[in-house]
Amino acid sequence: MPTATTSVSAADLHDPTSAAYKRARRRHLKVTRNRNQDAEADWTPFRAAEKRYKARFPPPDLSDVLDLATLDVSRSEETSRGRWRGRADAVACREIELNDCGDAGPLTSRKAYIFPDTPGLVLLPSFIDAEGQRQLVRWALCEQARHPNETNLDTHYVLPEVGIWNKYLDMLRELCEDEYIQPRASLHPNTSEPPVAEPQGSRRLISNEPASKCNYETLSSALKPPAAPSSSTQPIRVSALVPKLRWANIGWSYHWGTKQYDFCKGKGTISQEVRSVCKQAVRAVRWDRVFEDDKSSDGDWGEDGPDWGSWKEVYEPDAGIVNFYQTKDTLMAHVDRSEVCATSPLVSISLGCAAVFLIGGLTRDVKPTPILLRSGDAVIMSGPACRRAYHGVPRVLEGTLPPHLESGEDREWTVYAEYLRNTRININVRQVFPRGFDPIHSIQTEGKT
Ligand SMILES: O=C(O)CCC(=O)C(=O)O
Ligand SMILES: [Fe+2]
Repeated sequence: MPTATTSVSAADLHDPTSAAYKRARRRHLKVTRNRNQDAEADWTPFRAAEKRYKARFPPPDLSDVLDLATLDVSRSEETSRGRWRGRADAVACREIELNDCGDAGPLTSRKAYIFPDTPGLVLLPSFIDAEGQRQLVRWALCEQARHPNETNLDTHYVLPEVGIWNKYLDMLRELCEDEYIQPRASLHPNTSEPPVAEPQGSRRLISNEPASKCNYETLSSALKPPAAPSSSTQPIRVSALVPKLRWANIGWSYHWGTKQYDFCKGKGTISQEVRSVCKQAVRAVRWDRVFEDDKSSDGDWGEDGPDWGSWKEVYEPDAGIVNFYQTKDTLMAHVDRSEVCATSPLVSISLGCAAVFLIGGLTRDVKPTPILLRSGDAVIMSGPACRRAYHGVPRVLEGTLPPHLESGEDREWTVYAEYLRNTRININVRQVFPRGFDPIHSIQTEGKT
């Protein structure tokens, strides 16, 4: 779930003679005058990397960031625009062939890359072709960021059932006005106290207990109160609310307050299109090659030992998050540990603007690998060394929207292109339970015995 930071000028900070550069330098010197050097010395390697790529001034040098798109001549227009470019040799990684799955689909690249420092991490550059990217963007905004799926906006606003994006499209088609969306707190005008007090100050970081087959029943029966709407939220026009969209839940419902799934809400669906893209990615990977040098012990894989041999058949995505990042947003280092399947693939698809993605190890003390993710790239996190590794997105890179998303065949794409100019979308899909496992039935049955 990306969090927003304050807005800074988007002007070009790479040119030391520009007014924007000089202004940013002055601001930087003022802000850092009293910086506590001792505190910086205490940063973990992950925190230090986050700070480095987040820095607005001086803009970070990306020459140590892996950027495999620079190897692909068909992407040269994309990689040569703007100032942000990494290097194809920045990080130790190895190319492996993909399986020939024989299914026509979005598979445009025949390459995958694996990382000796992070066994189980697989990068599939350009996995989704241009049309597939456009379809996924439409899918994310029109079909996912709407009722019954929960979005970050639902806590504070009374949203139209069609979702904020479809309402925005209606407004552009002049089917309705640029209406005011009312704050949710206005539904309870006589209640001075919100139902559940919101934490004061900055958002609390909740360290959740890793889910497993043994504790999921306790975790799922723990109270999951709805977040309280802010009483200071003001009415806002539809057009102004669109850029405030940050996430939408898909599949099993995720409760952000406890960072656990709320199984009692029942199983939401994940659309067939996205399931098939993710399954295709998992089926395309030669898992025997990915884990051939894996040094982890069988026990690290859980009680049944390594199960990658069956992923081609049994991998079944059942939960996920669609993240919407504006170019000033970041996603802090975290581990996705709410899923009972602790080693099954997590498939993550990047769309729109590019970003720096960091992936480290099981603690923040492991220096993370920086990877530049561009539109159409897919990442798979799997296995005991990677699936629960710390990772985050310290930087979304402005001016990196690829040409094929700037314009489309149809005029209707223009509104998407305009939105994407400052946006990155990430579709992050997980498998919570082993295939065939029905948690609701299982909880009820166990409760009776
Ligand atoms: O945006 C990304 O690439 C990663 C998102 C992520 O880690 C998450 O949603 O848990
Ligand atoms: Fe994550």
